[in-house]
Amino acid sequence: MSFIELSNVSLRYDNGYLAVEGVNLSIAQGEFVALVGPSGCGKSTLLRVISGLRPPSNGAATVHGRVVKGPISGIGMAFQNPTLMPWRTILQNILLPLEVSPQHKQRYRQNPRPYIEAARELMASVGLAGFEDAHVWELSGGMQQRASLCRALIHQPEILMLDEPFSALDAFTREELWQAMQVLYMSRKPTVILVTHDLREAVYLSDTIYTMSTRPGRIAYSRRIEFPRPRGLELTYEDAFAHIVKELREQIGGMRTQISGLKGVGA
Ligand SMILES: Nc1ncnc2c1ncn2[C@@H]1O[C@H](COP(=O)(O)OP(=O)(O)OP(=O)(O)O)[C@@H](O)[C@H]1O
Repeated sequence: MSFIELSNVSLRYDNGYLAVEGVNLSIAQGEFVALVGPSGCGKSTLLRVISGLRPPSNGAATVHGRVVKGPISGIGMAFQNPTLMPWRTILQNILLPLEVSPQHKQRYRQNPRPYIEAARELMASVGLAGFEDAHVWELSGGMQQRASLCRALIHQPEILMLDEPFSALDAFTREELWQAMQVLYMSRKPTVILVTHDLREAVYLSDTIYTMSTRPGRIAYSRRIEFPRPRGLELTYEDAFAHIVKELREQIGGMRTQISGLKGVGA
């Protein structure tokens, strides 16, 4: 039984550009899915359709059996830029979604203590214990992104959308963040949709990877990843892991060749 379903979804932006066409996707509750593909193939567009920020021009998105007709609640999001507020402490930043979440804001206002406890626990689970009262400028980029993941999860969303959250980090920090993400995922089991250009990241973190082709964006290929969790970083040096990364790279490379071939004949 799928939790998130896209049925024949197409989206044409107001300027007439057909960003995605005929997308069918079925995501189970608690599944960790990655969307990969060339720049501009419509990955972020699909996140907007699922979250209800953009209605599809054709087809429908369904979440929990209900057709998405506008912005839906129960979503946590993290982006490339952590966007923490500099005048708030890290703990206050992480608690921020509770001030606006329709399900939580009243309870939070009346009795913030359990929420503060939950935030502290989240912080500890990603190695941020002791930084509750610190400010953004006192944290490295990797620590800020850890805080941004905690903020995305504080209201216990069923769906976590990650739009290239690790892409601005150096390689070592990025791998540390993969591990932090895995810890958060295993303890809470949200349904995760990760948009990334990093195929190793997709293979390390996901249950299923979808590659997309461009102009217009379509799902071109899907790949199940069966490595048991917890996955250690040493997995990324194993042949089985490298084979999957190569397979995905070839898929995407094949699409790029087709696109440049089309350009060559003036299409
Ligand atoms: N608001 C908009 N109006 C018009 N065109 C848009 C709009 N947003 C995105 N597009 C176009 O739709 C296509 C898909 O964009 P989208 O951001 O979904 O791609 P993406 O795969 O997430 O790209 P990237 O990997 O570069 O972030 C792109 O060609 C983009 O220029």
